[in-house]
Amino acid sequence: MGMEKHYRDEELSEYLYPPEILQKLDFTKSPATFKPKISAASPGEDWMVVRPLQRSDYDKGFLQLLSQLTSTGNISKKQFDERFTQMKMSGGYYVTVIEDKRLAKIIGAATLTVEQKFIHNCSLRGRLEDVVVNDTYRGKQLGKLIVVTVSLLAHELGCYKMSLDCKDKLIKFYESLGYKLEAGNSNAMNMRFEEPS
Ligand SMILES: CC(=O)SCCNC(=O)CCNC(=O)[C@H](O)C(C)(C)COP(=O)(O)OP(=O)(O)OC[C@H]1O[C@@H](n2cnc3c(N)ncnc32)[C@H](O)[C@@H]1OP(=O)(O)O
Repeated sequence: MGMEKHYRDEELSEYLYPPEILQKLDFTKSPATFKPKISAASPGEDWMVVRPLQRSDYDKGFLQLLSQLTSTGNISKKQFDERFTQMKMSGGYYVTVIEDKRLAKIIGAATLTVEQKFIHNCSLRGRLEDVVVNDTYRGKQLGKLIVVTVSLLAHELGCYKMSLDCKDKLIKFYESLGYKLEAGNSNAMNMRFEEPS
């Protein structure tokens, strides 16, 4: 309790990364089929927008949406702000969302993280993380839309490949978007240090 930081409007609308890059993604480059055709620049409804995460998304249900994916814990506005600032300063975090502007609510999200490598001539590798669509909006192509958006973004940023971990039942979903199980090289292994809170 106590000192709460007050943000000006331009700070609240601050993007995690420049939004212009999403407008030029070429959806014809994706193997995904959209019926009807939609893209990040034209998501099919005038009340819908695909854009980078904003500071104000704390108040637009972004964390409530993530809690449909996994446990988020009780994150305060201050914690959210600090993490947003750290992600922005460090670079390589492309948290991307779909907003229903009628309700000022975040209804879909996916994150691309870009890892810097020495191998492959100082290459970049993308990882797809934290994909989720609000349960009342599922089955309307929004999952495809947000995953294809960040996958094309990875390509646009120069990543040589993009990887993900998922449950068996989602393999078909991701295959339809261009991801492949590579024979002899598709084992996800984890070492757990503590229960995530
Ligand atoms: C890398 C990761 O983050 S993996 C974690 C993925 N996230 C989760 O599991 C969180 C809970 N689930 C969700 O949020 C959603 O179900 C998502 C994101 C997986 C899919 O979102 P939707 O908006 O429903 O997907 P969308 O409408 O684009 O469906 C695309 C296709 O995948 C299929 N599909 C979607 N979800 C599932 C599922 N859970 N199981 C099997 N098939 C599925 C759909 O039937 C559809 O097929 P079609 O094109 O032949 O009709």
